[in-house]
Amino acid sequence: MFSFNVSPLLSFTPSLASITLVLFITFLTFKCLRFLFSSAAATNLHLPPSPPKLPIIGNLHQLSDYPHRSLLQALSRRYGPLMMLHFGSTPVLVVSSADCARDILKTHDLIFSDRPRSTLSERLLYHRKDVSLAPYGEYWRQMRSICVLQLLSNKRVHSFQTVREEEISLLMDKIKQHRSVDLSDLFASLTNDVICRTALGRKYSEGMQGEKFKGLLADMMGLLGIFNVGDFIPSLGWINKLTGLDAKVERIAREFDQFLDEVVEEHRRKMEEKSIGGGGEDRRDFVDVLLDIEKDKTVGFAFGADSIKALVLDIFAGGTDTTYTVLEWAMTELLRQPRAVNILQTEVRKIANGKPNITHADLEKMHYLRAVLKETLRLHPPIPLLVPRLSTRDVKIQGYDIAAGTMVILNAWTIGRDPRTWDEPDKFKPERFLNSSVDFKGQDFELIPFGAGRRGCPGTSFAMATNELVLANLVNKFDWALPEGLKAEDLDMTECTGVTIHRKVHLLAVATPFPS
Ligand code: HEM
Repeated sequence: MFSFNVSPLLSFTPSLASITLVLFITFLTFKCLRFLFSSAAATNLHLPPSPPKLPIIGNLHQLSDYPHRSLLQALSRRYGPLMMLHFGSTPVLVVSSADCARDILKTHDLIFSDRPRSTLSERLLYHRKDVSLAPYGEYWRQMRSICVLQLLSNKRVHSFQTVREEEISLLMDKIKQHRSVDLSDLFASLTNDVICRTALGRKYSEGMQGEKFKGLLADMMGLLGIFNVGDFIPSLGWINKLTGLDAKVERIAREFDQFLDEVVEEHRRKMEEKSIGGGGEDRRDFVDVLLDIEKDKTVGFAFGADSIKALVLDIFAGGTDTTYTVLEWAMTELLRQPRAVNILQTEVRKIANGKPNITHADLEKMHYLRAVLKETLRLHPPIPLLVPRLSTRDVKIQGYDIAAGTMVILNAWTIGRDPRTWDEPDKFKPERFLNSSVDFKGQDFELIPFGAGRRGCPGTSFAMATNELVLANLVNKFDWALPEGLKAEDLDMTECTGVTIHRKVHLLAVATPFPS
């Protein structure tokens, strides 16, 4: 049996060795106490449930190509609506219920208004000189207010009504001509042309220049969607050099910069020719507005050429793919459900009453149309995991301790399909929104395709003005069917991978003009 003999300690006489021993014991005791107290503090923390993680990579091995669907939904079913993962050593809070989303985006919105860093995106977006990646602070506040008040205000959105109508009219002509159409392609070109005309003053879709611009934009969107392991495990940052990704990012950033320099120069020249502004307030494009702000010496922050170019890139990155994705999924769902198309067509055709063009005032009365778009955004939020946030302070959420520096992912896809909120959540049923006040404007946390709070999407009205008008015109002017031989139940519903989740396979359909 073990026994501890204290007698030598009692007959203790000081010597160098014994002093060293005492110091050593004191040091050990101090270390032990520190360990005990720190573990006590750690165990006192009430952390959200987490799946087991691996050394160095954390939970990264559990992320698949469709994290919103397979993994985060499956894991959050098991671990709950607030779940803590680790990407490398970065703590990542995954939010999968409307209640928890409200806590993050409303109750504690200020604490979660920062964005995590992303080296690839930062290189593409002028080192956080844009709005969407800018760290929370004075620069972001000023840039955001330019976005909200000057570029994307209701008044400005309304001022581009003619642009939308002209582009939609061209789309209708193309459909009439071909009948058998690739809707995915047509929607992508339309949203691109609308944004080009509103932001840059003209289209960049034709000829060599058009091809180059489309290619650049597609490359940039692809790069923004890449999950960069080096951001979470810095020791693996070298992989991007090896695979050529770093070089590609440099090239695309440089080429886009040259393109935007030319656009800005062209605008400066035109402004000088017209001697300041000209053309009337309502016809100014975004670059005109931004150049005026640059000239205004009273602007109280550093707003230069890079800020202008970064903001324009944000508008393209945030506004093109997202907008056309909604149209693509709306038509996909409608083609699978003739009953829903009939109701929509009856509403739209009754209100249009034989007029060739649907107006803004007509749209206000189209309740089923709005319900179809809400239902599409619920089932197919274009950016299912929204744009990540970052906590700036320690905070308690639903009784759990969340530390400063935690990345936050809100799974709008899972929230939109929560059976506690919705009846038959996986079914496309626009009717659910007919007698409901639930909207996507950031007040109802069960439907948050545009996020919410301080960093919620400032382009919601801009996007939906295009989407409503396109969809109303499509069903007013044509009857729709799937290509010969393709049954509704066989329509491929596979999603693509990346940030914006559109269809993997283009949507093909056959249009018959109405009245025929
Ligand atoms: C259906 C179309 C769109 C969807 C689904 C969408 C979705 C989103 C989401 C989820 C966010 C992050 C919100 C958050 O963190 O709470 C966001 C931010 C943003 N969106 Fe959109 N968006 C769309 C259209 C647009 C358009 C048309 C524009 C501009 C013309 C735009 C510009 C921006 C900008 C600048 C931000 C960053 C805001 C900030 O960080 O302060 N978006 N969008």
